[in-house]
Amino acid sequence: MPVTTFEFAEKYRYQNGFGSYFETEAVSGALPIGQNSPQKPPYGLYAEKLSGTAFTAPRHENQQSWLYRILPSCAHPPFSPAGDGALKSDKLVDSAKLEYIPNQLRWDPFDHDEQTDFVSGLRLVAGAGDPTLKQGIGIYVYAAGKSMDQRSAFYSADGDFLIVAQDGVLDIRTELGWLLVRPMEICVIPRGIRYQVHLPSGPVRGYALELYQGHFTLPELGPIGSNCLANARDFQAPVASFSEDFGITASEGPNTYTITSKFNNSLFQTKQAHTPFDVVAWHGNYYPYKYDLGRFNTIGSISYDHPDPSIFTVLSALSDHPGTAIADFVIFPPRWLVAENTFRPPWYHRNTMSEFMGLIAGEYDAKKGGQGGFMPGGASLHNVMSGHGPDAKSFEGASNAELKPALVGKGSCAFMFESCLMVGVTPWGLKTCKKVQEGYTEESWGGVRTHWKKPEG
Ligand SMILES: O=C(O)Cc1cc(O)ccc1O
Ligand SMILES: [Fe+2]
Repeated sequence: MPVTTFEFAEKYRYQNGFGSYFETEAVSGALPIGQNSPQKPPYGLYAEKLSGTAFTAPRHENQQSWLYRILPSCAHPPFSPAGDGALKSDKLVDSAKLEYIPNQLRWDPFDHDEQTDFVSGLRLVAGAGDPTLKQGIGIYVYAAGKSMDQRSAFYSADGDFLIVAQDGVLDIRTELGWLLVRPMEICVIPRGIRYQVHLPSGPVRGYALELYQGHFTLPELGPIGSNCLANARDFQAPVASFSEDFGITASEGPNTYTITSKFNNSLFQTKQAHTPFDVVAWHGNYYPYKYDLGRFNTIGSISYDHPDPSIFTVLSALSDHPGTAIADFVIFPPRWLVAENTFRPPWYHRNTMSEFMGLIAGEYDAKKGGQGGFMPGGASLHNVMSGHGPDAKSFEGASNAELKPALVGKGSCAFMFESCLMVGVTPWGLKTCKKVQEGYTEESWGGVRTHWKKPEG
């Protein structure tokens, strides 16, 4: 059977809401009414449940979706370790190979790679914990020049992927439908969901955070009230969209579809005869979604002093300890600075949390940009208790600036993956990528001048 995708009818339509319970059908009548698992679901579809939390997780945490598909996803030959064409050794590594170092690190922009697709172009830069224990995070950069094969799909059994598009457009086909993700947009693909990444506008580069435990939530707003920061209605989930390519049985026909599984930071593959993108309808609250960072409603000081960057949290992955996140995704979008009689940029600080930063576009107000500085597509890591803050030039500029209202970061956006975990760097991140800036600390803070004036007498 030919592959027929409901391309234009269903591609760029979304359902809006964060943590919502959605239902969508690409063919009218495909969703069973009043029950999840009828003896015979409509149109001969199979009912398949996808659980994102334990069955018994409390209601407010419980995440699951019911998929109604042409063939169940279990119908495939066994997986075997993926060959050299896919990610190997130095690209994905187990936690034993991570190096934990207190030095502040900064990377030049990571290279584009025209030869890879999204999966073979993923590089683990840093991480913490262990996917087998469902504890920790992985921090990636990706670079790709090719769309994934039309007959391939990838999923991670290790965790949810938060993808930050920095350069180029990702057109992502997921089992649950399509998501178009452009620079200044992000998406989250939850654990287990199969997807395929197309590059409609050429090469891409960006960042990703994999969350081995739990799921992302919206931060509490406390006294801010019931709106602001990222508003729930601005998160967008796909509508159902499917292809038809199958035999009379699941194994009839040539095994032309490759499924790649990321499982304990190793890749496994199988080939099956039927398309994995055959979900005709789904309902539930476990789904991929996208968010346009331009919709973030930024809050800041309108009197004095620089608030903590938690006011810029888009999404948070909570630990069991209230207020202490396994990972916060924080952005520094364009905003007005109006605080008076104060030092406006970030203060010098040491943090019990680790701070991995990337730059989507423009310049970050606390660091020089340009060659050798903090540049779009580059990154920095200020680990647990590693001191950092504005570089010497930014400090001198800000402490002598006229304090009139100023728009900072026009056309720019930095972001931070902030984690309560100590983050280790992979051999690829430290050496193979060849992007670590040797002179980072000396250049930034070696020239910080002494202004101390001892009072006389
Ligand atoms: O270190 C950084 O540049 C990130 C950061 C920004 C800020 O405004 C306050 C604290 C902080 O860690
Ligand atoms: Fe910081």
